[in-house]
Amino acid sequence: MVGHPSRSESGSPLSVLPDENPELAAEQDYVSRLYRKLDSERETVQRRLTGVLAETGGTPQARTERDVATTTYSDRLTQLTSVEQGLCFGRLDFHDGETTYVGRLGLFDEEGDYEPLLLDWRAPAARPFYLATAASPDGVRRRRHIRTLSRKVVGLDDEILDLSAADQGHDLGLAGEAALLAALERRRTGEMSDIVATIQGEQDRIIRDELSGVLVVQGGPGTGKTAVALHRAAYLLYTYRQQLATRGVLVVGPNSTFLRYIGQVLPSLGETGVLLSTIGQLFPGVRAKGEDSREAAEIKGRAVLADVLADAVADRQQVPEDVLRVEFDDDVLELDKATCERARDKARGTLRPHNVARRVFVGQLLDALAERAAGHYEVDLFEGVPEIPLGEDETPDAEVLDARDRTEIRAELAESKTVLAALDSLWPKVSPQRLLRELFASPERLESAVGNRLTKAERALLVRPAKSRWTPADVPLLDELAELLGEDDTEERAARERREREERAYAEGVLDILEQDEEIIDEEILRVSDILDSELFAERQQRRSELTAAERAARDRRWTFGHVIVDEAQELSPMDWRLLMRRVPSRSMTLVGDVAQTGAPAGASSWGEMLGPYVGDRWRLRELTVNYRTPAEIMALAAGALAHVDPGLRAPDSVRESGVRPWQLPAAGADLPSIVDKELAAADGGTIAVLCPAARLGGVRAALQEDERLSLLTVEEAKGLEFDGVVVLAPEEIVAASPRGWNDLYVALTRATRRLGVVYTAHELEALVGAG
Ligand SMILES: Nc1ncnc2c1ncn2[C@@H]1O[C@H](COP(=O)(O)OP(=O)(O)OP(=O)(O)O)[C@@H](O)[C@H]1O
Repeated sequence: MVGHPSRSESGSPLSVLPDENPELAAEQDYVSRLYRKLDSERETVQRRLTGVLAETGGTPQARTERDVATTTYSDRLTQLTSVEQGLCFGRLDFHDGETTYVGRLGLFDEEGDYEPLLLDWRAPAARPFYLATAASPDGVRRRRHIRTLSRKVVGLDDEILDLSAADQGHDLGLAGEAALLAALERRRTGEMSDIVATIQGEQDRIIRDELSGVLVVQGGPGTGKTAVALHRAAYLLYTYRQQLATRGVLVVGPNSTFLRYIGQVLPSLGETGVLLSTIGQLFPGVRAKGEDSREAAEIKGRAVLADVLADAVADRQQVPEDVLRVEFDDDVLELDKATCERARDKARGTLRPHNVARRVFVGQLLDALAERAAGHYEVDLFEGVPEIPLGEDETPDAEVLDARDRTEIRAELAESKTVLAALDSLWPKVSPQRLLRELFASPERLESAVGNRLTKAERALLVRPAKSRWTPADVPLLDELAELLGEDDTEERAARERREREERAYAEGVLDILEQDEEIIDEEILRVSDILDSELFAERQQRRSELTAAERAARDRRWTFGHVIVDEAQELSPMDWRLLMRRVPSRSMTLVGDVAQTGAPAGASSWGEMLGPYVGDRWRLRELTVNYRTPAEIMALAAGALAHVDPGLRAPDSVRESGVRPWQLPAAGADLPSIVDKELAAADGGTIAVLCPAARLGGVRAALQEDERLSLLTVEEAKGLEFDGVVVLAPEEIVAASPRGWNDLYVALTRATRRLGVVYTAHELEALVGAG
């Protein structure tokens, strides 16, 4: 741990003006050159984009090329704009005299020999900036952090990578210590910042780990898991652009507050093609705004729910108790139970999803009904006709109705509303939403589907009125059902293909007419088909929308991603995992989390247990060990809660001390508004959070005035977030409120970057930890 920068030659602080400091002035010159280069690239790209947008006409190929160019230029322009702040943040001087500047993106000297003016931090050549140490300098003589404010260089922090200059007492292996500490001590704004200038060695190795397979990153609070996950997304998109651009990258976070908190990091790194989502947002068309009780959420997350749902679907595939009677054409047709069972077996035997297999079931029964109807017609035809002796070549069973008659009868049956209603009563077409709504609204249906997989009391917790709002825990169930039910899109597909054929034919017709028109075939003007061919015309009719991979993915349940990153991965339930695994069949995933911070009742307490069902032991573990957020004084207190989660676990080492001891007060007599006022003042423009048990949130909200720097949250809501100062209310109740109460308290105590206060109802934390 470090209290002050020790190895760095933090020689050029903010107050020194460039003209008073030649080093600073020299860097200012270089940085200004980079910004000029950035400006000129922006102008060039903008000009090209404007040019492409103004173009019209051409062959389909030219049009496609234009589309590609438009996307490429727009993306590049976004990127060039987003790197404005902190464009260049580092410089490496090598022993061989070479110098390299490192920044947010690569810039090259096109007039010279295409020399790199600035290296993208993700390029392999930039790695020593993060990894070189005095013990292993990798040819680096000096690492320099360049601090800028807008386009102005305001400070330099140098490290000489020389063993004799190294601080022997230094034990955390930090790179760019002064810059790191400056970054860590800045006031929090409520939005996460990127850490691109100060990524540490153990983080860098994770960020640049290979793309394929499942990478699990375990790390205590504040070890930079979220930061690493986001920088990894940016790195992967840079390094594997071809592979990932079309399928996109998905980043899953625990709730929308968290997604808002991290939302700016990737854009600041020039990456916009990433979909940020919670699990509850991954079923297009459903907004999960409702809330489950803790117990109900836990039950819905259990893996056995997959079997329950499969049975709930099977329950929708009925046969009559005795006979099925169907009215048709002033007649009643009957099908016996055995016929229906055979049809059901055949349909189930296809192993297709319910709505797709329904076609087979319905087809079978229509055949059987057509048979019956034909039989009736034949009887009717012969009614009252005197029996005639059979001829030699006639058999008594010869059918009077031929195949065409029978096909017609079948077609009529298939059109009959009463017939379809009767078949629907046995095997209805059903959507995931309808099935789940009806399942939870009916204790009988639930009992049948659940069997003995849940206790009676657990089953009762799932029952709710049909009009209830969807909850996040419903979403994986809907997704599971969507798989089990499938979509019979045969007709839709056929209709679409028909429409496309017709549109093409229509377009060809239009072109023919236009081309025959003497005036239009004027040599002086373009022929219509030069501008518009039938396919292009038809395509325009369809108004094919130009969405990014992330946008298309957000609308398509069956979209599969090139890579999926999950933050707070320990919180996911088995049903959540089932949903997620469907979104990434390649299993190219990064999962970051901390099993000691699991708060969700269906969450994990071991990575192996959690991942086993999906990838067996084919996953690799990396660990983060240094806490960049929480000062040592606070971690000492939090360690007591961690010991209750698991005595075998060790809290990460804090990178710094704050010099401020956490305070504790009894609730009796504590005046929350004045405590908050004091903390806001102490945060000096920074952020404050009051974290309390869910049951107290209403009261706390009523007692305190709104302030944009103040957040009032439950521990669950505060997961993954951080604040300059934190006040934890009623730790005893947080512990008692859930089976994972100690995990929750550990999370609450580790949210602060500077100050922690505890308002307890009975015991000071040390006593609570001791008594617990
Ligand atoms: N190398 C770094 N340079 C500067 N800041 C860093 C670095 N690593 C982490 N941080 C900062 O430390 C804080 C904690 O990081 P982050 O939120 O990613 O941790 P976490 O492991 O996800 O924490 P938790 O599990 O408690 O949610 C953030 O403010 C982050 O910006």
